[in-house]
Amino acid sequence: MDNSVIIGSGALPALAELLYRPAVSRVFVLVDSNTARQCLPALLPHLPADYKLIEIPAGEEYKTLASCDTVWCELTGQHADRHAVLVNLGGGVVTDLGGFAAALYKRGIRFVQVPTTLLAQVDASVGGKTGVDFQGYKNQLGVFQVPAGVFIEPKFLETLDPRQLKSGYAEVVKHWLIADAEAFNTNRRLGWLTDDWTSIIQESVALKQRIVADDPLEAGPRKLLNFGHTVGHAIESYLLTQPGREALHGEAVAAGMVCESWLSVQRGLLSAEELDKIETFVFSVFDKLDFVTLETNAIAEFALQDKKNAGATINCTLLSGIGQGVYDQPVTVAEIAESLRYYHRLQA
Ligand SMILES: NC(=O)c1ccc[n+]([C@@H]2O[C@H](COP(=O)([O-])OP(=O)(O)OC[C@H]3O[C@@H](n4cnc5c(N)ncnc54)[C@H](O)[C@@H]3O)[C@@H](O)[C@H]2O)c1
Ligand SMILES: O=C(O)C(=O)C[C@@H](O)[C@H](O)[C@H](O)COP(=O)(O)O
Ligand SMILES: [Zn+2]
Repeated sequence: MDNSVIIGSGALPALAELLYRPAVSRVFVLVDSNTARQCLPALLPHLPADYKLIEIPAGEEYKTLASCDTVWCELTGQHADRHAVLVNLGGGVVTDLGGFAAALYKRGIRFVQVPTTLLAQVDASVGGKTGVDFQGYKNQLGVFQVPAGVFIEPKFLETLDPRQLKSGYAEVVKHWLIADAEAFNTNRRLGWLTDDWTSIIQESVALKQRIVADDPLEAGPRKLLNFGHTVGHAIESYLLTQPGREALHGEAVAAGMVCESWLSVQRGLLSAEELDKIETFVFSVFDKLDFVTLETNAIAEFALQDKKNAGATINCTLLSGIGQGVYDQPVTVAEIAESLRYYHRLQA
């Protein structure tokens, strides 16, 4: 098997070709409660008749070890051997969790990603980061493990809620901000809705693959892909503790990109004019997130668990221009809280 990414109408037939190889003993398909209904029917013609389904509940709150337990119990109960393949059919929760569960089962069985949200198609399914949340911290447990293949069928997006589509678009904007000024400038003029998601997916995947190829284990330049996430994960984690106020991953990253762009201006890395362009575009797509000034210190504290930190130093990825990320920029909890207060004061 190779670890290629196939995008378009050939993706599911190519997956079938892989699954029917003699080296594959059994096929397991991981879905969540939504992808079981909305996406599995399109996959069925490409699966061997004796595949086994494993289902977890939908949503970030189920990206846990308890859901991995469900996967491991099923694999064990069905006597899955090391030649089994796990097909992860879903958004980033399913692809992250399924990759992690597969990597640990009997020290590792092969898995393939069949991403069904825009976010998972442009970002989560590519690059080999897998994991689950733990004690309220995002992706606190995880491994780098490359899938045996990534099969992207953009038609899956037809049933996706527009709020989820926007969430995925945040990661596309992130890719432009760290590495493609021209695409950022073109698309901010065109607006976010398009009838050609395939091209957006192809370009985003190619950009991410280039960065990951240079630094698969995130020792250096891969940290660029974490732009917006030091603050974004802090917001997402905090709001997950507030029932009814949860933000989607991309929504939190969009807010995080505004905060981290503001921090970039404070460092003298980015101009006020560039910050204005970023804010204008972000708020043309995303509503402002709901938190108040009183909560900003508690939110900022979550950054103390960020994976890019070194000891007590919080290392953030900032921008030295539109299309140009810079990693390992130390920031403090107080500065993050200040950036959240800046965000809160903005008129969306
Ligand atoms: N590994 C990485 O590099 C990476 C990158 C970015 C994000 N992530 C992770 O990805 C997760 C977010 O992923 P997400 O935004 O895909 O969320 P998600 O997996 O929760 O999916 C969003 C919702 O859409 C539903 N859904 C999925 N596909 C559908 C379809 N085609 N039609 C209708 N409904 C569908 C899901 O059931 C869910 O309710 C976060 O946990 C984030 O940390 C990982
Ligand atoms: O692939 C990467 O590298 C990324 O950072 C992509 C991010 O969009 C993604 O949210 C990732 O899961 C964040 O990783 P983490 O190491 O901050 O948990
Ligand atoms: Zn992300």
